[in-house]
Amino acid sequence: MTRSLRELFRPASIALVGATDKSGWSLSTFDNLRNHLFAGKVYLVNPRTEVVHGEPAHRSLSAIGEPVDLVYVMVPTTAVLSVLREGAELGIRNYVVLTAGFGETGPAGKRLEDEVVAFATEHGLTVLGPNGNGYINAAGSTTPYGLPIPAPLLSGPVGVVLQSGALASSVLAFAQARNVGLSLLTSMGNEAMVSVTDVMSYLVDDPDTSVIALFLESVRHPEEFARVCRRAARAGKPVVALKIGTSALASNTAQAHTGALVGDDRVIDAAFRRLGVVRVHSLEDLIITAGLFAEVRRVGGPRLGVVTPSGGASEIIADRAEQEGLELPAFAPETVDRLEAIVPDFATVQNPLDVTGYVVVDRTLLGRALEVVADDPGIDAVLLLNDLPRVTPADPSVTLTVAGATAERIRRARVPVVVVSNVLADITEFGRYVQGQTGFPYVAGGIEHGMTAIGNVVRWSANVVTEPPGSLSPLPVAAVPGEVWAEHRAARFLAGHGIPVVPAEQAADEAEAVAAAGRFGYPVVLKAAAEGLGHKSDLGGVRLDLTGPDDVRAAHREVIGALSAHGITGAATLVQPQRRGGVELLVGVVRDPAWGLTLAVGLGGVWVEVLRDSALRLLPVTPDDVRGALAELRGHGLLTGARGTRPADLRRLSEVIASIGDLALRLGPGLAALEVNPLLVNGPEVEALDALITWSWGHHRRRGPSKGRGGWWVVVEETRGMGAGPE
Ligand SMILES: CC(=O)SCCNC(=O)CCNC(=O)[C@H](O)C(C)(C)COP(=O)(O)OP(=O)(O)OC[C@H]1O[C@@H](n2cnc3c(N)ncnc32)[C@H](O)[C@@H]1OP(=O)(O)O
Repeated sequence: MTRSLRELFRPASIALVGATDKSGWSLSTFDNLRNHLFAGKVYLVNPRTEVVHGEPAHRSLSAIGEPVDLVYVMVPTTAVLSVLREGAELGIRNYVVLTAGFGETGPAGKRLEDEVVAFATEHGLTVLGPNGNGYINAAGSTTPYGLPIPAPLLSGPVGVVLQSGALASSVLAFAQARNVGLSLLTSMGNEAMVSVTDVMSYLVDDPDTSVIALFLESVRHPEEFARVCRRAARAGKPVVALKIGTSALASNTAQAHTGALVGDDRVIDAAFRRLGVVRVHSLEDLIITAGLFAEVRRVGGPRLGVVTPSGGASEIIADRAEQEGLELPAFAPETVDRLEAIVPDFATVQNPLDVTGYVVVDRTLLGRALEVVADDPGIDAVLLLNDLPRVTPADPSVTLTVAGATAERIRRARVPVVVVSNVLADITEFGRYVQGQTGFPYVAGGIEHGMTAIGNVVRWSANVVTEPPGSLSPLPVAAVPGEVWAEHRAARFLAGHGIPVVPAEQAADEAEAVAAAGRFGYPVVLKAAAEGLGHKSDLGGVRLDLTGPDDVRAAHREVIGALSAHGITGAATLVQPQRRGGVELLVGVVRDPAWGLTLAVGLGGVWVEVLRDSALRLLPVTPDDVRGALAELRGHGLLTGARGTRPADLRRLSEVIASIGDLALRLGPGLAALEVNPLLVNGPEVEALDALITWSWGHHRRRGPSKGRGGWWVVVEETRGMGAGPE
């Protein structure tokens, strides 16, 4: 596909079919090609008019009589296929279809779209759209794009792919306002043939592109998306994405609590993190972060030296730095000495540095301070708060000299220098001129978005995108589709596969329960043990703090009674020693329909139920991944000894959680959810106190079904693809 896209995006001649003076689409596309200096030939095609947009028009593609590389299609929906037919006969391979009315409108439109795709595939054509604006190849001055493109069209290293037409123009306008140059901007339309991942793949190989910016409504092909993101990471090209929209998680996970924690949107976060995709939450951040990546690409660490002309701004920066996980270390003594020699007496030398309003008198002050701070051995990057001029002075020479000197200092600096403006305001004509004349670098817009962008660059720089791991050996399990393995079965299963589980004995009657309690020693816990019983405590199926045989007998009686009141007969109980102290965690694995098995960890009880304090990772996970997830929890302090808790052995805990994840992966595609709730951690001890496994409705029959008691039994036996889901 990349080869065909190279042709699609670099035509030497373009025909606008359906060109008409009556349509704004037609006029804009024509104007764009003319105003933004498309070097090739442009042909206008209209069967009924001889002159369109003041130029001679051709009756048909055939009537052009010269080679055409790309057709921009603006005819009514039902005429699109006929344009492709005529083009194919003439050997024209590339099409951008602006026309709407296809798959986005319903089944009839989808049938038309399928016909277009089938024809194009059969004849080796490449079709972008339908229902998309087209594209802007700024580097190649090629702009078959149906909405107005205001001047100047800035070419640069940011490649933009959008699942939106109208927002394409917003992104374009915003990039212009911030002087961010684009290599290619593509409005994907229905992605009937060319998909977002195809264009991303093209951009990974495109020498004009060093950053990829995405606006996504959905990730339509997770496997391909994962592959291309890994390729981008290997090529050192950051992918920045604004992803909107959410959808419900598969309902078959409803039995487990974890389902409520794992919203689709949070899985996207986890997937993007795994793939090194920088997620942003506004169009502004999309462009500002992509613009910064284009300028500095990588930063060696989180330690910032900050140079500003403002005390207030310094404080805002310090607050935002903390939120972004950035550090503002104290300057080295030598840096302090050098700074004291240049700042006015009334300035305080510290990081963040406020050189004061004296910059109005000494316009070189900020640049000289920047030079000193950049030499400090304890920092990884400098943040320079410096606006481009907003007012055109009568004599611009001083401004140009100062900006030129600062730009030179930035180029020579030992560490990357990120320039951030005070406010998010459009760059003025004069500001643009200053940048053009002096090579003054990109200026991230406003402290708020600028700090987000720096945080994004630092996090991306530190993130290592690993290759998909090899598959784990599958674990054949006989399970009934839709079945729920309640604690007595799930916990035994986990224990059998190396997960530490609290000891338990099943008791058929009161005497057995008392005997088991005697063996464990008091106090004990007694719980209901019945097939398929998911939420035992909701049915009164859990009794804690049983301190003697009488308690145990009564508890057994009550639990069995509570179950039979709910129509559950023939149940037994489970007796366990009661654990004291420690911190309870929830560890759950659920299957996301797009991204595969996803692990959620959270602190138990109120933390997870009320505060929804949990962190997600796609499986598989390493113990280090788990440690990172645990560190994200707001209640993380409880694991490290806050409020008198015993510090948890985080290494052991992370290993146990990672092995729960591995076990889930080995269970193959029949697994819907696996939940350990709680997993108790008490210093070095880690123990599952309860477990639940849910099996999905068997779409995944591997060995053919055999009829078992109570339903179809499925031998869940997967031989490959047990790795990370969509790899
Ligand atoms: C911003 C975003 O959302 S992304 C963009 C998504 N796309 C859109 O929103 C576009 C929505 N509109 C459409 O899809 C419309 O079908 C359009 C704009 C493509 C065409 O508009 P319509 O009003 O349906 O078409 P209309 O009948 O005017 O035909 C357009 C011209 O094509 C000409 N035409 C028709 N058939 C053919 C043909 N086979 N070959 C060449 N020209 C043709 C017509 O003669 C007409 O020109 P004329 O009015 O000067 O005679």
